[in-house]
Amino acid sequence: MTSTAPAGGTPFPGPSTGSSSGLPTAAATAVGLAKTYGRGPAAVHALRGVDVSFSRGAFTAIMGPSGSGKSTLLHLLAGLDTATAGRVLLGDTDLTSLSDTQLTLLRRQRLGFVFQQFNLLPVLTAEQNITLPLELGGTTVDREWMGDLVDVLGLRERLTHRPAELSGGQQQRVAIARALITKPELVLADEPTGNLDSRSGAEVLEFLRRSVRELGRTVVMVTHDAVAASYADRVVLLADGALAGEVTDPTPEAVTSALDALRTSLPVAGVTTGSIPVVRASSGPLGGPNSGSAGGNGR
Ligand SMILES: Nc1ncnc2c1ncn2[C@@H]1O[C@H](COP(=O)(O)OP(=O)(O)OP(=O)(O)O)[C@@H](O)[C@H]1O
Repeated sequence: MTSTAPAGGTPFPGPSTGSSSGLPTAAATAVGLAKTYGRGPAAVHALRGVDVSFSRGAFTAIMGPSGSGKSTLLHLLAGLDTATAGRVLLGDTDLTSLSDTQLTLLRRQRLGFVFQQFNLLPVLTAEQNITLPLELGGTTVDREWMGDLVDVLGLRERLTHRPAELSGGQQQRVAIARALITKPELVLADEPTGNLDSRSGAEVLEFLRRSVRELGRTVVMVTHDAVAASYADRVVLLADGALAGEVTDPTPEAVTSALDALRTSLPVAGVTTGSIPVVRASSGPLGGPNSGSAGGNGR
């Protein structure tokens, strides 16, 4: 067991108490964020100065063509890679100012991760997998929170099962519970439905959305799937390492047409800010999760 206290006993600067809730409104912020891989003629500019913030208590999807910088942005938000320029803030904490040890502890204490591969430990039961981050942090299980998670995620009957005895969708729900068990300020999800059939994928997306609406979490998810993105409150679009627009209250149709416009460099319906097309999606009768249909749709 390790202690939850950061190395050297110095606590992380926590979020500021400037707002009425005692927390900054942005769960995470990128400021002029740039990442270049390699040097000279071989340099790849994966991010070219991105300014974006992710509101606390919201579900945001990041979309864009292949190679547009989505994973790079997610990794920098997670403190898993270092920026070439710019800053990443988790609440008010500047990740770019932290040591590797501090980053490791920050990830354990303040972030949750959900991956395409569920990354569960096969020898542990579902319950042991869920509580593993607490074991690693030397923290006791908040049984009430555990119960809430297990109920919301429909896992109560599955807690003694090992991953091999669970369906893909159930395994991903265990992974979501594991990501949420520490009550992280921010949950980062990288293609969480990429390995699931459409029904299990819809369930997982619905749970991610409920974790935001009912459990007060903040989720940022990278996805290639317009229907998956339509479960979010907002879609941030990247193209060629730069912010290329956003869709609020997204429907699958609005997301698809925004992506099509990006790929063909056509102007997008909506308001244009500089070179960035900003699309305001209708929450009208388009049938996506954000148009008010219950329980999510197929993918
Ligand atoms: N470790 C690396 N070394 C060199 N180039 C990299 C590295 N990681 C990413 N890149 C390049 O940076 C650019 C952005 O990559 P990134 O993986 O962030 O894009 P993405 O939008 O997530 O792509 P995809 O949708 O295909 O997963 C790409 O051109 C990619 O080839």
